[in-house]
Amino acid sequence: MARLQDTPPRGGIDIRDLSMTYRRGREVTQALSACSLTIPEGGWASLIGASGCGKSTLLRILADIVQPSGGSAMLSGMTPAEARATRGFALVSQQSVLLPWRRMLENVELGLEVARADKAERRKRAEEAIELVGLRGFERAYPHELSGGMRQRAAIARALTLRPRFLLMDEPFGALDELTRASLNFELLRILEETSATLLLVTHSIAEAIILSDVVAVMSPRPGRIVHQLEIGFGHHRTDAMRDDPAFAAYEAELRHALHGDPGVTRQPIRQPAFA
Ligand SMILES: Nc1ncnc2c1ncn2[C@@H]1O[C@H](COP(=O)(O)OP(=O)(O)OP(=O)(O)O)[C@@H](O)[C@H]1O
Repeated sequence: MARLQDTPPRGGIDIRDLSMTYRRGREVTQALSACSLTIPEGGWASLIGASGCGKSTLLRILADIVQPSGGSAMLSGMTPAEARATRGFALVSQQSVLLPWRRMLENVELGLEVARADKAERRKRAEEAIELVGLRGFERAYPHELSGGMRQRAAIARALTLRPRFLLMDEPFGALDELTRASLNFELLRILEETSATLLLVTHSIAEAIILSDVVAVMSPRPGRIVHQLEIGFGHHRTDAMRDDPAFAAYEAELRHALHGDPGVTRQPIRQPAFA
């Protein structure tokens, strides 16, 4: 099982001493300070933390949307700009937009269209990705004819057409109801296993973080840095039954305490999950 390590293999995400200060006029906001995190290639990590602690900022730096004020963020030994140029990552967020005037299939093809892939390749990869997210049969539907969960799956399919080695997800299921969210969690796990992508997920849900991660990283309030990391020992073949495992409740408790900044939250003795 992939785990966080002090020195990751070259293929992973390597964030060192990252800092980020936003300036707007005379207003200065320090969003990140001395933030470090490593995720090995193929690993699954989640980031949790109070609202405004800098989680999205961290993802936006990795996705080359904003430049950090200091420190470094590398993906497979590449800077975010280099990784963007080689289409090494894809970003999916709660606000991922489907163009209302394009059918689902055409929306899924959009990422490759922007990347100027040829038409046959675009269609082939889009159809593969649509199959992977379970949307076959809805290719000709317009976004308003799809449910919220289906639209989000289409956004994930669009990201997958780029065959990213890194999937950066910012609250991708935040707007969905509990049942849809749970089923998409398990679909995402299946997709991750099939594609071997490395996942960095921002979520407000402790349970979702546990279900989808090898490691859950807890950020301090702003300026955000990683103050706690918890390894989740469920292996990579997960089922809904993990929620009933006593280890799940122990993980939840530890993360809740870490989020509340309880002093002395260190690794508590957690019994190995029954089906790790
Ligand atoms: N473009 C920007 N300009 C100025 N300040 C910003 C900008 N983007 C974010 N911030 C500020 O940086 C801080 C961190 O924001 P960020 O969105 O990274 O937090 P977050 O942990 O993702 O929050 P949430 O969980 O509420 O989505 C916040 O105080 C926010 O107001």
